[in-house]
Amino acid sequence: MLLEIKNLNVSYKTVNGISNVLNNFELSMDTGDIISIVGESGSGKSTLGGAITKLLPPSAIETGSVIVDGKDIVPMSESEITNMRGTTIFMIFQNPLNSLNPVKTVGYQLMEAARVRNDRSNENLDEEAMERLVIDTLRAMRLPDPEKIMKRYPHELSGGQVQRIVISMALILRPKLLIADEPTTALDVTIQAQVINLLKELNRDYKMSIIFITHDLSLAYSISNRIMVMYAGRIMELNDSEEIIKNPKHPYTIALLLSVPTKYKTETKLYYISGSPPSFFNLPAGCKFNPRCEKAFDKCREMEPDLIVSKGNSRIRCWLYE
Ligand SMILES: Nc1ncnc2c1ncn2[C@@H]1O[C@H](COP(=O)(O)OP(=O)(O)OP(=O)(O)O)[C@@H](O)[C@H]1O
Repeated sequence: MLLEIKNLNVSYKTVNGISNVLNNFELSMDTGDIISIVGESGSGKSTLGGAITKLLPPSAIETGSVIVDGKDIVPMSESEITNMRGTTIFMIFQNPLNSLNPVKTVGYQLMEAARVRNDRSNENLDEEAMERLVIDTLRAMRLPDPEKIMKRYPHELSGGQVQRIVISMALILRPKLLIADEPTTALDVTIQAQVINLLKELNRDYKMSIIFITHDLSLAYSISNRIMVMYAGRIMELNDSEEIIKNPKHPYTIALLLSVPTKYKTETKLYYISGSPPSFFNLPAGCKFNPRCEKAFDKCREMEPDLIVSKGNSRIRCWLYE
């Protein structure tokens, strides 16, 4: 088991009070798994990513355990977690500039990553071999003129270029667990496809496990072997990707799938889920999706269902399946 999250609670202390985003959250992941986390904005996807990388903002209050590669990172000090960053866990943020140092050149930072990988893996590459590795990686990311790009500072590059630099850093570090939060949103579709293929190759060749956070169910389907659908900080459905797409069970998953534009729907209006996700300060009683659910009945408004384990890898939180 590479990742085991047990009884995790994450709240934010704000001027309006405390909002409890993750509540007794549980998840486990084997080495080599690729799990996508999908859900609307504000469902807690980034909070979960932050908890797994110990990069939550200072206003967050966290209890429970997040065991990564056999070690619980929740009680760890900054220096302990620093030893795990890079080669055990690495996060690609929505805003790629957060991952880079603004006062160091891109080349300096990528060479640092290559050195960290080299030291921790005893690969014994010399400086020249490491530089070749960096340049080859930038080229694989289709960044023109890698030698010139290495001399630049992050602010001298476009958003899409910076994102590809951060993804290159992940490719060089080859962490055991990569958390990628909307990593391809700023990229055009052909480069997006290339990035997805490179991540899949790393998964295949080095058994790198990936948690892929996205709004895009088609993208989730193309990269991951499992998909987790999140709503109001809860797992609503978790299953093999194939099953989620071809045989969705939770009304929220079904609604998300109906909202995906496809070539078959050009004639008709695109479906959208009416209403909006609830505020964590004012969660509805019962199932958190019930006010927007077309299938809701009395019980759904009164009691929250547990996440139940049904056949195989399937987990679902819905009274229709109790
Ligand atoms: N630093 C913070 N302080 C207070 N509340 C926060 C903070 N970060 C996130 N939240 C709240 O936590 C909830 C979940 O946010 P989170 O960013 O985890 O969701 P998300 O699913 O990743 O959304 P998006 O897709 O928009 O990134 C939201 O209600 C958000 O307002």
